[in-house]
This record gives sequence, structure tokens and C-alpha cells, in this order.
Amino acid sequence: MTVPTRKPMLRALSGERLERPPFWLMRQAGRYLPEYRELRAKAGGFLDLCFNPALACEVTLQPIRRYGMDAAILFSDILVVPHGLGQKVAFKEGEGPVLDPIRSADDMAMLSLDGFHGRVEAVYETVERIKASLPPETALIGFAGSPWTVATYMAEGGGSKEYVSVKRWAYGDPQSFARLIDLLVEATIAYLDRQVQAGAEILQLFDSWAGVLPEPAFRRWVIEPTQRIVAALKQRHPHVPIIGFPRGAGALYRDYAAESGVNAISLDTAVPVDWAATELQSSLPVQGNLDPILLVAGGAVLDAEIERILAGFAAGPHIFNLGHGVTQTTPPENVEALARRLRA
Ligand SMILES: Cc1c2[nH]c(c1CCC(=O)O)Cc1[nH]c(c(CCC(=O)O)c1C)Cc1[nH]c(c(CCC(=O)O)c1C)Cc1[nH]c(c(C)c1CCC(=O)O)C2
Repeated sequence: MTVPTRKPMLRALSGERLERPPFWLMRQAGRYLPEYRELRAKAGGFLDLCFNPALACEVTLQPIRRYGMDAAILFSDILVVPHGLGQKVAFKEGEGPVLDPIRSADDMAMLSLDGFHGRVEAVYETVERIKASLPPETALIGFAGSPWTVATYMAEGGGSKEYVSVKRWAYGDPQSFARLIDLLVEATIAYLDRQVQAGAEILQLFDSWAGVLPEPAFRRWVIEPTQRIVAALKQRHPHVPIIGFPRGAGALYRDYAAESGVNAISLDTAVPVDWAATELQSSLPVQGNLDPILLVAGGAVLDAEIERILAGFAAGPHIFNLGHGVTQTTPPENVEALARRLRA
């Protein structure tokens, strides 16, 4: 009888240092791929694509076929959760997401957990389909946004530069803002629980705007809600590793890593490799952190940065990734060059 070998992603996440670190890329499916743009044009709106299991599965698999990443990430979006709670969410061409803003406890009347699963059910079917189609060595990552980051979109009504609306609410009326965060904690637990039941083997929490908060607010709105989500999921699924991505957390990466309960930590581009190897990788696996714009630039500078990151994290468990998502103008051949190096 042959002993089944575990998938490289799961080995790295359980703390194993691998000679060839596994890799995947945030936003590995998307507009830089011609086959995505072609399919996207046929799908209608972006949310229609997210809620079409056959097409969302196909988009998830596109980068895997081209580049053989060690993990596929469910094709969906963090704003599926506000949609599931009843907020109006739209993606406007060239504008990004637009939501009917929620800025007070009164506005929260439009949100409800009742009917949540029904409104996002298609995502669970997508997970099942991906799971059934992946090569045996490829792991499937489910995900959600973290409550703070999702709340920024919900309160601002879209992307933001200064976060005035969400911060005014969080600072000015923390008790009512906590109700929004609590609702998001509950929805995120239920949502990720169902993704695992459908076949997700790893979960990632995206806290893209963690880095805009001062320390006390970071503790209250980033670390604390993450702890609650991680603890609840660990209780239900003790063997499913959770990767946290508190983008921009700076020196607070250390406390997030030590206190949130996540199994592994995703590093943004600005985190120094040597610092992270000493301060973080000594206690948990790290993921990251190539600048996505190096994938636009390509050439010798890309090659040199890949080597620097591989060497810097070579002493412990490492998952090679970017410090943020693949950007739209990335030439696919640069991703091919990266994949060739990392598969070697
Ligand atoms: C903040 C955030 C969002 N969505 C996400 C985050 C967290 C990560 C990050 O910081 O980038 C997460 C996300 N969004 C998408 C995925 C799919 C899986 C993957 O390949 O990583 C994931 C994991 C697809 C997407 N999500 C979006 C697209 C582009 C939509 C299109 O095809 O028109 C894709 C492929 C749209 C989106 N979605 C969001 C914005 C701000 C935008 C508009 C900006 C943009 O267009 O890049 C919110």
C-alpha cells in the first residue's frame, strides 16, 4: 500500500519546511488572463459571474491549468457577504464596488442573517465543483474578508482613501459599530463553515485595510473579531488551517500573529523579510511577499527579488505568494517565469 503524501500546501501550513516551497498568488484568477476577460464578457455583471458555479469554477481553474499553482482559491469576492446580508452591492465598470452605505445602527435595519445562506448558496456549489475538478496535489482555499475590511466597504459605500465614514462611526459610536462587527463575525463564521463543508481545505481571511487603524482600534476591530472567527471555526474544523492577512499592520503583525489564533500569516510587500523570518516565521508559517508590480516589470529585477525572498524564508515553513493581488496589467509570461522558477 502506498502512503498518501499530503498536499504541499497542507504540509507547509502544518509547519513543515519544504525544499521547494508551495506557491499560489492572491488574485491569480482575473483580468490579466485573456481567457478570464473572454469569459467575463459573456457572464454579465461581476456578481453574476461570482454566482454562476460553472463559470466561477472554470475561472478558478484557469490559472491552475496555465501555471500549476499548489493551491486554487475560490473565485468570488469579499463583498458577497454584505450582499448575503441584504445590502445592495454592485460592481461598476472602471469604478469598482458601489454599495448603498450603512453608517449607523438605524441603517443596519436593512441587514439580516435570515436568508444569508440562500443568497450566497451558489458559492457553496462552486466550491463543490472546484473540489471535484482539481488535480489531487492542489489544495483548495476558501476565503472571506475580515469584518473590519468588509465594514469599510459597507460604511463608505465602496473603496476609500481616508475612511472617514467608517472611522467616524467606529470612533464616535463604538457600541453601535460593534453591532455591525458582531454581525459580520457571525456571518463570516457561518459562511466559512459552509465553504469547508463544501470542500475548502484551507481558509484565508483578507484584512486588506487593517493597516489604517491606530493600535487600540487595531486590537478591537482587527485582532479581536479575528480571534472570535478563528476560535469558532477551530471548534468545528480543528484540522482546517486558517491564514490571516492583516495587510499594512506593520509592527502589529507580531501581535496579530501571536494573538489572533491563525495558523499562518500572509505578509504584505513592505514587511522586511529578515524581520519576519526572526519575529514571525520562528513561530508560524509565513506566506508572501513579492511586490505584485515586480510581476508587471519582469526581467532581472523580478528574478532577483524571487531569489531574495526564497533565501530569506528558506530556514522555516514558507508559502511563496505576493504581498498583495496580481494586478490587471501583469503580462502572463512574467507569471509563467515565476511559476517555472518555483516549480523547479
Ligand atoms: C478588498 C478586496 C475585494 N475583493 C477581495 C479583496 C481582498 C484582497 C485585496 O485586498 O485585493 C478579494 C478577492 N477578489 C477576487 C478574489 C478571487 C480569487 C483570487 O483569484 O484571488 C478575491 C480573493 C476577485 C475579484 N474581485 C474584483 C475583480 C475584478 C472584477 C472584474 O472582473 O471586473 C476580481 C477578479 C473586483 C473587486 N473586489 C474588490 C474591489 C475593491 C474590486 C474592484 C477593484 C478591481 O477591479 O480590482 C474588493
